[in-house]
Amino acid sequence: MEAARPAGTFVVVGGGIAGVTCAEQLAVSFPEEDILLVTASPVIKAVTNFRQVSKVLEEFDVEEQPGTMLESRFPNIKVIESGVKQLKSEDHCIFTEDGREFVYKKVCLCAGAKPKLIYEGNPRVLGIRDTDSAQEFQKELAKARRIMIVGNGGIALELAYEIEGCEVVWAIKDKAIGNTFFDAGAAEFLTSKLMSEKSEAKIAHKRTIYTVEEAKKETRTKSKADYVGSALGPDWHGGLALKGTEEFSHSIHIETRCEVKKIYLEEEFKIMKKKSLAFPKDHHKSVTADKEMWPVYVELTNGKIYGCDFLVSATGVTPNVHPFLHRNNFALGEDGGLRVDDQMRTSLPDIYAAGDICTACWQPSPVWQQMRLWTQARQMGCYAAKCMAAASMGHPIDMDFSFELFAHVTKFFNYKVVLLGKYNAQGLGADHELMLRCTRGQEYVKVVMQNGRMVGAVLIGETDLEETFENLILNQMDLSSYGEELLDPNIDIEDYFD
Ligand SMILES: Cc1cc2nc3c(=O)[nH]c(=O)nc-3n(C[C@H](O)[C@H](O)[C@H](O)COP(=O)(O)OP(=O)(O)OC[C@H]3O[C@@H](n4cnc5c(N)ncnc54)[C@H](O)[C@@H]3O)c2cc1C
Ligand SMILES: NC(=O)C1=CN([C@@H]2O[C@H](COP(=O)(O)OP(=O)(O)OC[C@H]3O[C@@H](n4cnc5c(N)ncnc54)[C@H](O)[C@@H]3O)[C@@H](O)[C@H]2O)C=CC1
Repeated sequence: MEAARPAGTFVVVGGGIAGVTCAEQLAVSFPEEDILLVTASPVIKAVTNFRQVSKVLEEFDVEEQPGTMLESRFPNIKVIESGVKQLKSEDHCIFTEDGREFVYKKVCLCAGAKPKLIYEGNPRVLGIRDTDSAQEFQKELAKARRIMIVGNGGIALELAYEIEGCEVVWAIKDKAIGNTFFDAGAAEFLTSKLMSEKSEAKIAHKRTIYTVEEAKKETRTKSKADYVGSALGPDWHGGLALKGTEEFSHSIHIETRCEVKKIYLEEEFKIMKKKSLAFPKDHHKSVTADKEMWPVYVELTNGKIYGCDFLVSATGVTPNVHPFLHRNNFALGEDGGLRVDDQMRTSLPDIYAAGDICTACWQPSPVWQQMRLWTQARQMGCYAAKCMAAASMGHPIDMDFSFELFAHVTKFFNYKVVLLGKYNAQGLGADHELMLRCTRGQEYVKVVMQNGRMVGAVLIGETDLEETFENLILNQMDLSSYGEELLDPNIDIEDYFD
């Protein structure tokens, strides 16, 4: 006899980009059914002004909105504002913090990720993930004269460029800045911008719009404070003045190839009688001992110690799987995310996952890789909903085209940055060639070639090359005969490949 189909609704957990996109797509696929979006945060993230820039590159704005706005756009979506505290996969149900139980026929887990902080719990170590943590950071920065940034990815890059009026010691494990996005060449291009004083007034580029009044946020109860809100995204700092106490615009010192060895609070440090270093204002002068006292001291593995007001740990994220693991034997990826297959299914029946919480475990296209990014959260959320719908109707669907080619457009140091395919030759071993074109202060173009074919590119500045390069990577045309002409600025490459 056929097992009875579980009753219940479609449930999506998490009000970030992945969850909201998933719920929206389900609402469109099943206009007659109720879709439940259960989220711990008092606001949801909505994608607005979506622009398909090219075949796979996309840009959009993000608005933080109350759940009621989503409900009014999609009358069959119901937003439940409460964290999920338990998932009973065998019974097809979830339990929320406010004591309710919801039975699902299919659920998509989109609970995002949490910052992976070094020295978590130390009051002088801050992380940035959601609006609350960004505001806390801003508040502390407004009182600070010197901070230390640890980490070398997206957040660190943005902070290093945006912070003013405060000395910044930036400690990185690598030899060059921005290792998750750039190679040493691109890093050198950007470092020159970082080190030159930011002379022109900063161009306003606020894209994240926060529409929820402060009052609403203050109504958050204490129990909810344990949950993280949705992750910030493009231009999250646009609405925040990232300024310390001093009047200078930019003052940064980079310590390369080192990690944090130990952190001491002021009292502890005084007893130890160790020496800390003054901020190296002039790189040619020898370093001197610091005469000031600081709330926290950071000892680096290169032996140097700097005092500062606080430390920002911008050291990556861990998928937020914890609330769902109790008695559920999920298969987890190496990075701790819920493993999902090419239909966005986890290892447990009727449970899907999308966005930062999941680890893509399908055989990827040779020029795609997972990165925990806004764009991928949207693409995965949308595709997961389509997979849930297809499975309900009894047939699988083909992998979405957006997973054919990794494509990310963002902004670093006020330059447009486009990353395509294996932009850092990830996983290619020695079997690849790089071609470069660079005009200092203007543009940096790098392409990664393998067997005469383009497999990746980094485009910094207004290069206008993204669409052509995207096509060349997708169609894998043999470009051996073009040689260096491929990057010749005097040749209009678009006409060339028309
Ligand atoms: C400072 C910062 C800047 C960034 N900048 C960019 C950028 O410029 N470009 C880019 O592409 N990406 C950027 N990212 C990354 C991007 O924001 C994330 O990859 C993306 O938002 C992840 O979306 P998500 O929906 O998977 O998770 P999240 O946005 O983290 O959403 C998770 C949701 O789940 C909810 N939740 C958590 N636990 C529970 C629970 N137990 N029960 C119910 N709900 C729960 C949360 O409240 C939240 O609503 C940035 C990230 C940060 C932190
Ligand atoms: N413009 C964009 O596209 C942006 C994207 N993001 C995304 O937001 C998320 C969070 O950002 P980040 O925290 O910057 O993560 P990240 O993954 O981009 O970078 C983490 C960095 O920390 C370093 N690191 C890890 N452990 C360390 C340790 N113990 N000591 C010193 N360094 C250590 C890593 O080498 C890496 O450089 C990421 O998914 C990132 O891609 C964030 C900001 C901007």
